[in-house]
Amino acid sequence: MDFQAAEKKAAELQNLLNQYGYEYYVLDKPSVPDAEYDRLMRELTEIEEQFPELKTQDSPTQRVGGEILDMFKKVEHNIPMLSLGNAFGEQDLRDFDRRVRQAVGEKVSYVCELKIDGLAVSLRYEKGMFVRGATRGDGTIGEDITSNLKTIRSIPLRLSEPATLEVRGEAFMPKKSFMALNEAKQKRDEEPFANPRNAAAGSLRQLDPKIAASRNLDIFLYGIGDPGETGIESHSEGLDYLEKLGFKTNKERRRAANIDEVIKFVESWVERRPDLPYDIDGIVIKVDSLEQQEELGTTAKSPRWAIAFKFPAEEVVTILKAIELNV
Ligand SMILES: CC(C)(CNC(=O)c1ccc(Oc2ccccc2)cc1)c1ccc2c(N)nc(N)nc2n1
Repeated sequence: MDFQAAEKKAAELQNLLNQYGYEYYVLDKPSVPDAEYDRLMRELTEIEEQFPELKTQDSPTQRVGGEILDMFKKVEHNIPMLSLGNAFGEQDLRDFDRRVRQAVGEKVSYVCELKIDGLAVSLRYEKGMFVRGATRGDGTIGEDITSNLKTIRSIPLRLSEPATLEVRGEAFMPKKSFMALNEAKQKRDEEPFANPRNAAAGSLRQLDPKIAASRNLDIFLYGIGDPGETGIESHSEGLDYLEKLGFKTNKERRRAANIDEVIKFVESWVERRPDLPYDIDGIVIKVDSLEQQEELGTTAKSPRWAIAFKFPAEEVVTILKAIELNV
């Protein structure tokens, strides 16, 4: 095959594989069997071996990066990554709601989101291309873990439109992957991870991207660095915009017209929590209107328009289950 034909074929395969990857990892609705995906990936890999200049930054073959790093570079977040105040009971939620309504006066509606028990990360895209991923760090300075985040299949390497923005989300390890990883560790007489959050953090702190790639990590995005630039008016519209761009968001989110509906949603998740395929440590409640968020503003640490309801810690049964599996 001459270069012209190879260039055309490679572009076709990259688009096809990125589409199939999106359907499988983001929508969880694969449209082709794995064998077909693997065959196309092998075909693209061969062409890129023959013509290395065709290895584009967003080629699906570039997910599991090259060299082992000797350290992570420091990264300054353009927009700080703030933290959340906590609520531990119904009264805390009602106090939060009263403070909010006193400040913005009229009716307030909320968005409730699951609080995934993972690692907060920030993804930067320029003209639609994934250029950098970082840990939260102290909120202002994080660590550049781009090569490890590229191995998370649900992170798009190129967006559906050439947007330049920073998005925030939670990288995590699904419970099934956590159990399998600890079983494998036990078999190798290695120290198991205490919980999926530690396992996700430990995996993203690996200097060798091949190890991160083997850990079946996933991610849910929940925020846009500076929504102001997108003309979006509410947080829920912001999440819809993230989906339109090709990001994976958590579908268990719910709008609430008032704090009573928030409390009902929180109560429903206390018992539904064990049925989820990933750990959550609470529910995040956010004022939906961006105008009201602006009015409320943020302290140096956290927004006044959001709060995290924390569940009581689930006793650590995961290790015992893994040992049971072994027996
Ligand atoms: C709400 C926010 C704290 C993100 N927002 C920010 O980090 C943030 C950052 C600058 C902001 O405003 C500024 C802009 C420029 C300069 C200074 C502040 C506002 C919000 C947050 C934190 C953790 C979350 C979590 N674990 N799960 C879910 N589902 N949502 C979460 N949301």
